[in-house]
Formats: sequence, structure tokens, C-alpha cells
Amino acid sequence: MIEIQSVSQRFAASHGTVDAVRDVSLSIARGEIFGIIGKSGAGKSTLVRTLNLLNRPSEGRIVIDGRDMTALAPAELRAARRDIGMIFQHFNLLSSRTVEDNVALPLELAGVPREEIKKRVPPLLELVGLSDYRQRYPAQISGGQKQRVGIARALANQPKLLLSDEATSALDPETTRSILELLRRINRELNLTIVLITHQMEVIKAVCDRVAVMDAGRVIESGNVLDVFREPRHEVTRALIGDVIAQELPRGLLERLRARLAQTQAGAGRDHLFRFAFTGAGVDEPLLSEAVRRFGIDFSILHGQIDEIQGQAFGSLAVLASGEAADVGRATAFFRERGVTIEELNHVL
Ligand SMILES: Nc1ncnc2c1ncn2[C@@H]1O[C@H](COP(=O)(O)OP(=O)(O)OP(=O)(O)O)[C@@H](O)[C@H]1O
Repeated sequence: MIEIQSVSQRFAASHGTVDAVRDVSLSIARGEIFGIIGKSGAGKSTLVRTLNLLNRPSEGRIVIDGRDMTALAPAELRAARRDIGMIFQHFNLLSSRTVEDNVALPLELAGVPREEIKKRVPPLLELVGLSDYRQRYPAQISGGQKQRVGIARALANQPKLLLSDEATSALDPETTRSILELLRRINRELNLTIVLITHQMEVIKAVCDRVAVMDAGRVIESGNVLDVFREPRHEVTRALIGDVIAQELPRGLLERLRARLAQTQAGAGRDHLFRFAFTGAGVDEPLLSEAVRRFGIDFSILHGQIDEIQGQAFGSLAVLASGEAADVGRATAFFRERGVTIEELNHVL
């Protein structure tokens, strides 16, 4: 459905130029939720804004449903943009308009007759669960409800594509979950393609089918979400996954752990932080205890989690292993032989 073909975006800046996006090519299929993740400044927003030409790429083409967006005349582009809805981190609602009038705005701008607007807004409010809030003003509703208004507004023109720019970043974890569930539901019910950008792997894990990881303007890794979680290939991806573990550990423990791992990196320590990833059968206590017996290694389990990614159970276990370097090496080879994906996170925590 969407072809991003060799897209680059260069901005003029006070100190010269900034290459915000560098030669990115991606294909996004109809009906999928495609995540783009990266640290702040990686180029995610710039890339996503090229899809509706809020940013016109310096080089490359954006082809949506066979139509080259970069080649459209202004009037054609305005019409094409109606097929693309967008939601934002800070919701961008008009504070002087009620919930229902915010949702009606894109219809008014598209010249839809008043009577028709009156018919089309209530089902949108129903879809996002805000029928009882239609006459409230943005200041009178919660952050999660504001984002629901944003979603209803983005869907008003019945778009084929929804762009989500850090839509849950300003929300608490529980509200985030409910908004992600809503996005999943409308993706399924309306067969709406969603391109979602975030800096949180948790968001990718919760709703995306595929993911592209960006760093310094480039896509450094992309694939099926389960595969990327199971076997991240790039250091930046490992660091983003490592962030999830770091956020869950108590601060004092994290600091002690970092100090111990730094010693190992300096050649004076025996500690290694590993992440085991498994789907279905895989790591369990017998494997760890067998490694203890055979290789004389000590293990402390720091963090464990089982999630469902794309309908499959996926487990990850963060373990601190202490032992002689040669024994640790033999133990990791042993786990890999048993089909366990294991990677060292010493550098990324
Ligand atoms: N209009 C602009 N003019 C000049 N530089 C820009 C412009 N927009 C973005 N940049 C620069 O391009 C780079 C990528 O920015 P972008 O906002 O796309 O990153 P991001 O990954 O979305 O990060 P964040 O999550 O912090 O928004 C940054 O160095 C940014 O300063």
C-alpha cells in the first residue's frame, strides 16, 4: 500500500544542514500496524511526515496505492491527504470547541454539508467510547479521553491510513494500554493501515505487526516484531529492548548492577548480563540449573516477562551470570545449542 522509496530529508539549519532522514526505503502493507522506533532525533517524525507530505522529501518518492504523492498537484494533494488521518502526542485539540465540534472539524474543512456532519459524528464518538462526553470541552476531559477525541477526529474523513506520532507518550501506562487497544480494534474493524512512531519498545510489542528501527536518519533494522524481539541484530535495538528491563528494575539495584558490569567491561569483573528470549518451550529452571552444575556459574534472575506478541507467547528473562570468562562462554554456547536465543546486554544497560 505504501512504498517509501529512497527517501531523504535534508533541512537547512543555522550551522549548515541536517540530514534528518537518509535514504530510507520501506514497504507497508494494507491493514498492518507498522511501527517506527528510535531514540529522540532519530528522524521518525520527519519520515512519517513525508507520508502526507507535511514534509516534502528532498529526495525519493512516496507511493501510496500506486500514486506518487510527491508528484501531485496542490489540489490533488489536498484530496489525497483526506485519506490520511493523523494523531499526535499532545492531541492538538481546539480548546474552544466541544468534543463533538473537534471531531466535526475535518468534515467542515472538507465541505461536508451540516446535516451530513450531524449524522457522521455520533458513530465516531461511539467508536471511541465518548458518546457521553460529546458536549464537554477539552479542558474537562482526561488525557486518554483527549486522545480518543483525536482518534475520532482523525477517522472522520474515513481515511485508509492513520499516522500516529507518539500518540501515547504523554499518557500513563494504563491509559496507554487502553489507547493501544483502541488502535488495534479500529485497525481490525476498519482494516485501517496504521503507521505508528514511538520511542518505547513496549508500544511496538503491544500492537505492531512489523517494525523498523531508526538511528541517525537511517533504518538500521526492520522485520516482524516477534523476530526483532527474539533476535535484535543491531546494538541500538538491543539498547531499546534493554531500556524496558532498566525501567522495571529498582533504581538502587540498577546502579549496583551498572557498576558491576562496568568492572567486567574494564576486565576486572566476572559479571555478565544476559537476556534469554524464548517462544513456547525454551528456557526453564532445569536449563539454568544444569548450566550451574556443568559450568560452575552463578545466576541471579533480575527480570522475567511473558507477553503475547502477534498472538504468540514470548518470554524474556534478564539474568546476571557470574563466573570465569571461559565458563561463561561455554554456558552461552550450551544455551544456544538448546535452541535458546541469548544475548549479552552489558554494553546497553
Ligand atoms: N524543520 C526542521 N528544520 C531543521 N531541522 C529539523 C527540522 N525538523 C527536524 N529537524 C532535525 O532532524 C532530526 C530528526 O528529527 P525528528 O523530529 O524527525 O526526530 P524524532 O526521531 O522524531 O525525534 P523526537 O522523538 O525527539 O521528535 C533532528 O536532528 C531534528 O533536530
